[in-house]
Amino acid sequence: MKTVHITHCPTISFTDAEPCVMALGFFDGVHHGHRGVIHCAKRLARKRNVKLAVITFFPHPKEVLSKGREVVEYLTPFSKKEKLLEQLEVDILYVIRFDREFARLPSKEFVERYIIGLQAEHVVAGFDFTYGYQGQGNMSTMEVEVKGQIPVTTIPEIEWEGKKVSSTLIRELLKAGCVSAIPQYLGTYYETRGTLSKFTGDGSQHRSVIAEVVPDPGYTLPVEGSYEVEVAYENQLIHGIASIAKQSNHIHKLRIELHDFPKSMHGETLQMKWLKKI
Ligand SMILES: Cc1cc2nc3c(=O)[nH]c(=O)nc-3n(C[C@H](O)[C@H](O)[C@H](O)COP(=O)(O)O)c2cc1C
Ligand SMILES: Nc1ncnc2c1ncn2[C@@H]1O[C@H](COP(=O)(O)OP(=O)(O)OP(=O)(O)O)[C@@H](O)[C@H]1O
Repeated sequence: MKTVHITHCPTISFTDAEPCVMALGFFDGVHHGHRGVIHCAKRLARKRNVKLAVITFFPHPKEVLSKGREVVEYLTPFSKKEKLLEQLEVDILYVIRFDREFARLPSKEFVERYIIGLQAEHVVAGFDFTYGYQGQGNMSTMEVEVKGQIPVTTIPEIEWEGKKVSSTLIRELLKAGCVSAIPQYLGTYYETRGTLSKFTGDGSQHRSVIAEVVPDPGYTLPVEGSYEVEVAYENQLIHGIASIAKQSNHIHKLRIELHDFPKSMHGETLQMKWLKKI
């Protein structure tokens, strides 16, 4: 997958874009709803024998438009979103820097400069995708603004047990500690990364050690409490009990008691899957 970072300017144009089917959206978490959009775009791209492209934005519009007053609790940092989209066989990821100047771009101009300008031959987004100044563009205006030049496919609402699958819902489940319900929406257990800061115990007596971990930024930890986790560390999968304690507003202390563990830890990075609240 090729990632192309774009900063908007009033005269922007693209001379070396490749014909593509384009999927649109922020895609935090890359959940089942997002996958529905991207799978549809992929099928259309393969049929036409053109690239599968995604247009996304960074940072989140809410973060920029609230001038930092609203903190967006991302499910995935950008680097993880990039990996997940690559696994879905996206060929080109266009990342438009969401700044205040870009936010003022009228919807019609977004379609002309970016969708048509980046050579989309077909555009796909979900039923609630919005774009353009004040989010005034939607999938009905898109039909008009592409002026019949490009077919538009709108993915109907993908839901689970009567609820729209959404990044917001997954954030709410994390806030409520309901991590075991997340796979129904996300497709997998919620996963975060962190760096080992301290390691105690040699694993000899009870074969368990305590790892203190600094969570990587760009993820959202579940609410304070104790959780069953599966930790991936240097090609091993280890079960453990993680406890999260809040230190200050956005700083959390994360300790993991790991069972069946080697006598020492050398690597720095851990990945943990959040299985169940205890
Ligand atoms: C050109 C452009 C301008 C936008 N301007 C605004 C804006 O003024 N206010 C706003 O709340 N969102 C604005 N947005 C954000 C969209 O409403 C929407 O959040 C974004 O396109 C991501 O769509 P999604 O949340 O459906 O994935 C803009 C988006 C685009 C592409
Ligand atoms: N459940 C869903 N069914 C169909 N399309 C969806 C669904 N969820 C998101 N999409 C589409 O996927 C793209 C990315 O959406 P977006 O990033 O806004 O997801 P979201 O889960 O709705 O986010 P948030 O909850 O933060 O508003 C958009 O085109 C959107 O319309």
